[in-house]
Amino acid sequence: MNAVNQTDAKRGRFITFEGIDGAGKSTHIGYVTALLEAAGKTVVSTREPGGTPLGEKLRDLVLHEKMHLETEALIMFASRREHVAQVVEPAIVRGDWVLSDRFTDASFAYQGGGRGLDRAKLEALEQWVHPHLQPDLTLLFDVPLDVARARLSATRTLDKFEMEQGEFFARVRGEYLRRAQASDGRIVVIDSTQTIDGVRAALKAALEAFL
Ligand SMILES: Nc1ncnc2c1ncn2[C@@H]1O[C@H](COP(=O)(O)OP(=O)(O)O)[C@@H](O)[C@H]1O
Ligand SMILES: Cc1cn([C@H]2C[C@H](O)[C@@H](COP(=O)(O)OP(=O)(O)O)O2)c(=O)[nH]c1=O
Repeated sequence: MNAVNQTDAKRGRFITFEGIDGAGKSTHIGYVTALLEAAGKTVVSTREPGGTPLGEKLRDLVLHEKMHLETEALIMFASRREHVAQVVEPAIVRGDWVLSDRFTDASFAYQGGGRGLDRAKLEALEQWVHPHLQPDLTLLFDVPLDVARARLSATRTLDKFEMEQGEFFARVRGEYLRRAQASDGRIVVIDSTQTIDGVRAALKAALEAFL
């Protein structure tokens, strides 16, 4: 059972994209949206942190201001609370398919793996903010750090996270992969070192198995 405890086939689905900065997530949002629409789904494309007017204000703060790592985690979940209440759950109830560029796996990967915040605290926030909602499918775009770094072109002004050093992203990537291993198939690892067409073929296969 998910989110809104609907069992009928009309319930929408919740799909999330994850991966370290520069993995190639944003590049494929449009492609996956088109695949889902071709399959007759109404897609709500969104992102975290953000996804609501308040969430976008919190996004600007948390991506650019220095702060205590617990403050950072709390702001991510505050933005998420608004996002789940205003966007994600209403869409699923309507029967729409939500495609979110990041969700709670990113909190475990970045605040937990990257910053070292106690996993139990993140689990407590997860249970408080969305006890009955988990993505139905998470597509984890996986690349080695040097590939991601090379892709974060100079033209893109780096945010607070993107300015972190390699060790940080090694921990973030490691936590993503650990969660994928433990996810019982909910998190599907996509080798994003392939060409864009190669990644699209992998995405199509993952979605066809899911649809
Ligand atoms: N498979 C790929 N091969 C080569 N370049 C890629 C690939 N996927 C994405 N890119 C490029 O890498 C950069 C970062 O991609 P982006 O989708 O913004 O990453 P993310 O959203 O994961 O941070 C972009 O310039 C994009 O064009
Ligand atoms: C959702 C979420 C994101 N983040 C981080 C990951 C990213 O570095 C950043 C969001 O930026 P990102 O998703 O990469 O957007 P853009 O493609 O515009 O850079 O926030 C967390 O640390 N914790 C979270 O819970």
